Amino acid sequence: MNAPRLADVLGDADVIHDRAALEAAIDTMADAIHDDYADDERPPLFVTIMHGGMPFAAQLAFALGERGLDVEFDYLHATRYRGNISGSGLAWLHRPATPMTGRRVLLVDDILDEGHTLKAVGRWCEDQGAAEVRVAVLAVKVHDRCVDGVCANYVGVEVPDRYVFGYGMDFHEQGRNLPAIYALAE
Ligand SMILES: O=P(O)(O)OC[C@H]1O[C@H](OP(=O)(O)OP(=O)(O)O)[C@H](O)[C@@H]1O
Ligand code: HPA
Repeated sequence: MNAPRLADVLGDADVIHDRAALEAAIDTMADAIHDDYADDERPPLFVTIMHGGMPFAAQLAFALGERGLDVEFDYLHATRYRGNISGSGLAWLHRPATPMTGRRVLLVDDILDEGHTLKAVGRWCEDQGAAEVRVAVLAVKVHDRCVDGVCANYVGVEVPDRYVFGYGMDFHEQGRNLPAIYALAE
């Protein structure tokens, strides 16, 4: 079966946060992250969660660099939506190669929705010996279905309890490079 087409839903979708709002939110996050890590001897291990986290992570990394905070890059790919608009079991497609023992790890992702992804990934980092795991997400979805105890240390914006896409997030693997966050029409 062919996947639904972005072009067929984009016209009826709502812009929830435009590019300027997201850039401002990322700058605010960068201020807070800079302040929390600036005195460390070693840069944090900045782990981008692919694919959705990529555009946000790139922009956040530049904002941190601009503020004088160096970060060490790695990435992982864990997916539980796999191009669909509802989640299932988490599949690991790539794990970070950098040793985490004793490191402060900053996980960077596009969205905290039900929290299953960040719970599993955070636990894995702790099992690898990370001294601390913090989470930066561009968006948090507002509902009461989030896994207990999962939260982000740094949050850009809130989004409503609707399927959202753009700014890294996909609609059936389309639309990740839209420079705004949209919500599907209900
Ligand atoms: O809080 P949760 O309900 O677990 O959902 C959040 C996760 O879902 C999305 O990833 P997805 O599985 O779509 O993979 P992708 O980034 O490759 O699209 C998103 O990038 C988060 O990692
Ligand atoms: O609403 C969403 N949109 C895109 N990806 C997601 N992953 C979890 N929730 C979402």
